[in-house]
Amino acid sequence: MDGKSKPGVPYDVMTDTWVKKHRLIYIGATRHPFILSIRDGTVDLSAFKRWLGQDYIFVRAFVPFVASVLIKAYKKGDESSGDMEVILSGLGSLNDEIAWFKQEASKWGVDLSQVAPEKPTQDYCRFLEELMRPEVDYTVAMAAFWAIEAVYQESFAHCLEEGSKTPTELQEACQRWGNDGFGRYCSSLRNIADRQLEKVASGSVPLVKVSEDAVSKAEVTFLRVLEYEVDFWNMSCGTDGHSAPKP
Ligand SMILES: Cc1ncc(CNC=O)c(N)n1
Repeated sequence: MDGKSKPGVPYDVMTDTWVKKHRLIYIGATRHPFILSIRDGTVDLSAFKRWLGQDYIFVRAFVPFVASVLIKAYKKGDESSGDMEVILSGLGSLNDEIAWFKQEASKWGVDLSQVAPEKPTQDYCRFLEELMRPEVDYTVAMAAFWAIEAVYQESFAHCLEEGSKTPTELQEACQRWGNDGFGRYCSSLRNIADRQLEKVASGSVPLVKVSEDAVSKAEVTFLRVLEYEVDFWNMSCGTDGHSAPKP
């Protein structure tokens, strides 16, 4: 993107550009066979339970990541942006989410204390740890944060759309990430990420210096999130090659 636009013609923000440019992998992450199987009601419940246990491990690692983004927002020192409030609300919902996972696990007879992280979970959690480092730019961390939340929001909202046959007992899980409030929260994260990215793309004099380097790093990070999400869904389906061999 060159940052220029014709008068009256709306131009894409950076995250739109990325989603269009990397459309195939984006669809791969947000319309994965696992999600489609929930949506058409053919989901294998053992796959759902595996997802539940692994996602609980992921979410626990996601909390300190979000806390690290909060620290970066604070250090940026721009109180009027409202970024901290948005991120803090995210931490608040993660608190509810962890309680929900525990409750859901007991409902399905999954003993969370016995769940060991599988390779895709370990790799994704390690990626989060890398992003927590203080040297990682706020712009890069925000892009990752938005992408991680957006994949779940788009995936689970798809399971609640008109015509979907999501089993009743899975609708609550889909509501967690597919509800409108979560959609608005994802838009806020996206706006923060785009505003950060715009500081370079528009060529405006940046108040907070964001290097060109941070913009390309952010795009690479966005892509890596999509890859980790696809691996995570594959693992849940048992299509990652580590599951029991097919008869
Ligand atoms: C693997 C993965 N990606 C994104 C989310 C959504 N964020 C927090 O809940 C999640 N729970 N798990």
